[in-house]
Amino acid sequence: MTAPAYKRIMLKLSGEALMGDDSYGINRATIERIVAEVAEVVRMGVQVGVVIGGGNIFRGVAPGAVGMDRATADYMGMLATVMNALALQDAMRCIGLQSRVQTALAIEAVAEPYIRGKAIRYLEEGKVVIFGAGTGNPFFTTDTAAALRGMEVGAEIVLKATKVDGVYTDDPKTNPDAMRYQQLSFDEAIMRNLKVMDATALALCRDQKMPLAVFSIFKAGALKRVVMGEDEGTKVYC
Ligand SMILES: Nc1ncnc2c1ncn2[C@@H]1O[C@H](COP(=O)(O)OP(=O)(O)OP(=O)(O)O)[C@@H](O)[C@H]1O
Ligand SMILES: O=c1ccn([C@@H]2O[C@H](COP(=O)(O)O)[C@@H](O)[C@H]2O)c(=O)[nH]1
Repeated sequence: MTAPAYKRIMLKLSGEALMGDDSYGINRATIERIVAEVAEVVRMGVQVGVVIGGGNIFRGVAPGAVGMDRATADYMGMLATVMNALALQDAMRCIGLQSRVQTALAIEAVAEPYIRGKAIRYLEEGKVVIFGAGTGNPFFTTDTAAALRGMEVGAEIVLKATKVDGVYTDDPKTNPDAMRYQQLSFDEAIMRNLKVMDATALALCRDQKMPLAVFSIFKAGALKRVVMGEDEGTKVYC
């Protein structure tokens, strides 16, 4: 069998995608399907870190947060990602996939704090490490957390599993004429203001020479294909 292209990956899972066809929250069938795909690459010997978003539960810049102090709204958003992290861990437990949740905000009764060395040890042991609470700082996103944690634990690539199947010339949800890139550079993504990932995360990846792949979380087998180095989604290179 061909070996995976990467030994250690940092997977950013869209919070909003966890809703499935529901209007908010976590859709059980969706989370089970995503976890099964993660389990498949873990079985191939790939070490997997996961950063989970929070858009399905709370988004700091959502209409509901209008008038709210931005930092407070962002802390609420980060707590939402911890809820998703716990749900993800539970779904992994149900299929016998070992995982640990570490959070950037201290919530001792719920999960252990983020400790880089421990996270690396867990990855080496073949456990999935789920990083909750983003970076732990307001005014950031979980995309940036994925880039940051990916660099800290020595991942070879950041994989953004999202609602669209790659990076387009414009938002494909609003512009039907948008064309998908097979690959593009970080400089081009930043210069063209392609909003599939926030600019802070893109700049961090570019500066640290961390490649990024963007693909659809809804496409069966896409995660495995990216991990095998096959042509899937969009690859953003330095
Ligand atoms: N140029 C572009 N190419 C692809 N998608 C784009 C582009 N511009 C905007 N988008 C939008 O970006 C979205 C993905 O980024 P976003 O950060 O909103 O979601 P996410 O990270 O998947 O979710 P969450 O923040 O809940 O974790 C896509 O659903 C798409 O509609
Ligand atoms: O480092 C971080 C990460 C996230 N937030 C807040 O949480 C929400 C949800 O995260 P998404 O990346 O949008 O899924 C985000 O909108 C921020 O409000 C944060 O403050 N810092």
